[in-house]
Amino acid sequence: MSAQAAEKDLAVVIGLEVHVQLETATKIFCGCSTDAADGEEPNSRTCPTCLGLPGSLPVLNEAAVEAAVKIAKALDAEIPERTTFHRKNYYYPDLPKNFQLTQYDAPICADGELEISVEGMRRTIGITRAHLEEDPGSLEHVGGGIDTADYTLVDYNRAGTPLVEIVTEPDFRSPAETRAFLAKLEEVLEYLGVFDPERDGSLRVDANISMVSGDAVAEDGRIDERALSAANRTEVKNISSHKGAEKALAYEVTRQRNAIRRGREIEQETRHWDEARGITVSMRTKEAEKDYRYFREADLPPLAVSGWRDRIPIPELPDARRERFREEYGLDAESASKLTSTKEVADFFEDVAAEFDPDLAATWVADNLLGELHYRDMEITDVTDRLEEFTRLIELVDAEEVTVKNAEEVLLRTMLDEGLAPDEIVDREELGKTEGEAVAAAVTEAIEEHPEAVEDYHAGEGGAINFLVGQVMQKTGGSADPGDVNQLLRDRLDG
Ligand SMILES: Nc1ncnc2c1ncn2[C@@H]1O[C@H](COP(=O)(O)OP(=O)(O)OP(=O)(O)O)[C@@H](O)[C@H]1O
Ligand SMILES: [Mg+2]
Ligand SMILES: [Mg+2]
Repeated sequence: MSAQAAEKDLAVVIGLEVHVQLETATKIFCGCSTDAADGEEPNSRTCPTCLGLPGSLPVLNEAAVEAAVKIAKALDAEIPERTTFHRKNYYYPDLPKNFQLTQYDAPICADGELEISVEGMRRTIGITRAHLEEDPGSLEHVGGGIDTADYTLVDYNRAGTPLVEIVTEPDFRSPAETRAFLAKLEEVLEYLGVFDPERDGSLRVDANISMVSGDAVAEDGRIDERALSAANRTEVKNISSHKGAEKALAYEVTRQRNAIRRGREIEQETRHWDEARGITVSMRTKEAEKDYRYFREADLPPLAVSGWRDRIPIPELPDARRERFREEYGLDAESASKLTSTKEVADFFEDVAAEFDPDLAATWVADNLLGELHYRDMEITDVTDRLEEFTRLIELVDAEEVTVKNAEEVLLRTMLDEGLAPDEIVDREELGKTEGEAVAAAVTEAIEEHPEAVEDYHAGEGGAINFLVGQVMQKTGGSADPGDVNQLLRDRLDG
């Protein structure tokens, strides 16, 4: 096969290892706070256990195990009878003990899946396993990047933060698929309430990528096992966003294709994603598993965990909820998707929909409220405790006590900007619909002030009535109902 033909037939193979920081109050093996990442004094959130001092002993955090069980259930995975912990030995300054407490042959979660949709195509990504482990400390490279710094500082505040590492099968066929997967995974984790996406570094990805011959791809998209293990893969580290994953992998695809075109071997190695430069840089040859000298952590007994599955409930997940919203409330795909973007939005919508017609509730939550919140850089969680006020607003519109226009442009905006309740704003801004008399007076005025428009109207010019409606609306400060005004004008002009 010529080099060119080989290049043309290459298939991209990608598998991800996703590290998720679990949102627990304390660390996984000690009682230190996990607030560490948020600007605390370096090394202030530490104790003998997370510093790995001699004689200290780990105690497993129940909340971290519960979070992992929720993740296993959401990924439709198996939870074993017993789960155990191992030491993974390596020497690097982010690990004070020179080993990381992690799981090896009995992880808490195995054999799951997550469905994604890319450009309308549904794909199922296999989840090989997910295991609990401790986050290492963080390094600050001073005076340059990881490969050029003058010196490096270490902060162990992060050391011991609970992580779940989710390892996928090498099922991705393109960088775009990894982005869709990470977005979907993050959505699920947020619904489960085990993860805070706002936290710096709460989701970190290692992306493994190789090229195999197109012949190795079976009909169903699976790749021949032998081709997989024969292919040299690179593992790209330091990816911290969905977009970052897509970009780093797109770079790697090009780099590997070019190398193969020039007849060069792909090295099996670990590479570093340099976000600023938009390139990956070689760091070291990839460790083999035997390098880690895994052995059982004798200080942590095996945990009988299979019974936890029934004890720990999980909420309805985003896909199921979207589907139910369409059926139960008759929403279109777009509204259903907007209204399930986070669990909090979906809960808020359902509370509103319990009081009103679902269409009305959907318009007010999906279009008006979310739009105004977005414009102000606010979240639904900023208004969840104002549900009652928001329903009062819709009630005012529904009872035709204020016009839709005023409710949207004055009421809602003032509620958000000034934190006032709807009735207070109605009083202050005199938004109550203009009484019949005031509207009638404005109609008379408009007719008297614009004889030319009246003439045009009688001559059959369609635009004239709209002009007059506009005049009346202006005189009443927008508080009259345009449909009513239109009818009033016609009655007067025709009569
Ligand atoms: N040929 C391949 N091309 C691309 N990805 C692959 C290939 N073979 C395996 N992978 C992926 O590599 C990842 C292996 O992750 P795993 O954590 O099991 O091992 P590791 O990377 O060797 O260990 P470590 O946790 O120390 O990085 C999986 O996501 C898997 O899908
Ligand atoms: Mg791994
Ligand atoms: Mg790896």
